[in-house]
Amino acid sequence: MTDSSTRILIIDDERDVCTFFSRLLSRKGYQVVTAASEPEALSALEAAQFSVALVDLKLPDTDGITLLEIIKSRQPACEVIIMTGYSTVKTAVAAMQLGAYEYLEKPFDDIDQIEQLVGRAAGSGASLLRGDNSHDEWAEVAQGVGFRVGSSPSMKRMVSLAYKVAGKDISVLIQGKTGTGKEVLARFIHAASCRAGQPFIPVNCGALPENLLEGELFGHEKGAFTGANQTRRGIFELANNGTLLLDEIGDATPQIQVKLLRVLETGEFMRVGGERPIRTDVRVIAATNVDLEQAIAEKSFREDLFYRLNVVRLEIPSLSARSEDIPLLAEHFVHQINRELKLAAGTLRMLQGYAWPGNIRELANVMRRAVVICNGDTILPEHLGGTFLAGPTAPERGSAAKTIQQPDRSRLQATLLEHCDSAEELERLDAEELNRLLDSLRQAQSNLLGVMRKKKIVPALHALKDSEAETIKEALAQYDGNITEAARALGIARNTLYRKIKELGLPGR
Ligand SMILES: Nc1ncnc2c1ncn2[C@@H]1O[C@H](COP(=O)(O)OP(=O)(O)OP(=O)(O)O)[C@@H](O)[C@H]1O
Repeated sequence: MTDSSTRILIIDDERDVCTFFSRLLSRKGYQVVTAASEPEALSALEAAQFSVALVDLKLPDTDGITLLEIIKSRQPACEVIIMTGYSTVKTAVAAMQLGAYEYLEKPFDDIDQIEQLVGRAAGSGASLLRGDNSHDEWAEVAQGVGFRVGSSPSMKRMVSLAYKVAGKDISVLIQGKTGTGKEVLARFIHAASCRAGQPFIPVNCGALPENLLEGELFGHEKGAFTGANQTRRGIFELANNGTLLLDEIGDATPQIQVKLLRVLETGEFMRVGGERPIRTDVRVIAATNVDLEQAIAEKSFREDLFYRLNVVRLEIPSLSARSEDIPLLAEHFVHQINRELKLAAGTLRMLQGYAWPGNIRELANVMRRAVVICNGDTILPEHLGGTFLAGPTAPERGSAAKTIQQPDRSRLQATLLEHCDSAEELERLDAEELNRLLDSLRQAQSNLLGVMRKKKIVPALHALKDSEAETIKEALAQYDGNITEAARALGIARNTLYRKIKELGLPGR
């Protein structure tokens, strides 16, 4: 039985809702107080301390967000659960961003779920009252997928929200600069959801030409086009009951956008060349490093698709905006290879003073290389490498960088072709600089294709084909010919990669 001193406040103008919760929660041993309006809620808050408040989003004299603010200002330890209908889920999620514990969707048909939710909220409220907020309920799941969260408040708030919405079947849009960990966050959401035992499939919407991506997503029927010798299932079928990550969604072409919208609206799609709709139950997470609102204004992204994808928006801060997390992350990447190695204080200072244009991916690369270079038991600043030492510093330190690593993309792209034109110049760059250059070239290609799409210019096929072959060759070289790893990096299925290697006549293993 629950501690009878645990008080719950129900605020709803519908008498039936108040009666329902009073009965349900009193039976569980809670003390329940009900209020049908703002004045009644205020006097209840004057009279007693509550552990949990269940608040309707729409009331005749006020709204749930206003009540949330009132409750949190008067009783910060009281956890607020917002009650909402399907059409107002977005507002309920916004309430969670403002400090609500969770939301509960009407109609209330899962009694167990309600009891568990109130129980968890009451436990959390009691910890807050004791001043103990050291327990992060998401910590175990994060550890399970190798997701290091750190201690910066912005990141912790975001992950806490991600954990709570993971359990709801709503679309999530992840926004963040390159290498900030969008895919890791998506894996975390999948692992925290009830789909955890089912497939998680990432697909990069910018990596493949439109017709290949369409086949990849929706599959094709036998005979749909020359060479389609057998029916093939697409990712929407393979990910059934699981989660699909649409990475770089901003690069999806208008035709792909229309098809994605249709699946999200109806839960149905057709294979290429197919005549029969196929049902799928897939939770979609989309990720982007471009500003989709701007893309909508420029008419390169559909507003209706954005609306569907953006039920919850999670923004991952850039690494330089959470420099307090750099030591933990740096140690994480070092310990993945060698648990004995320590990091000198000077090294940590250097790492925290750098601007990290490539974010966590770049940090991981720098630390992995440092482990290889270091031959003692401590990683010293010199192990971070010459390029790093001359690299862009965080804004407060100023920069004297002369190598090609400013985060300023436009300047970088202006000098890009100049650098690539001279083999001599390229020879002088080290692996990290070359990788950055390659990154910028890809970005330039993506921008270029975007503009061509907008202008309805069809790129010469041989150009795409070459770049596709090059991309695949690079991925294979990067992962020593390991098909599974290379396919993962490209965001395509292993079988597709095998097929492409064959089609493009590339040397495979
Ligand atoms: N919080 C984190 N904890 C541990 N590893 C992380 C974290 N964030 C990112 N990484 C690592 O950094 C690398 C890049 O992460 P990820 O691919 O998720 O970034 P991304 O934002 O999806 O990149 P892109 O924009 O290029 O698609 C991966 O190796 C990933 O494992």
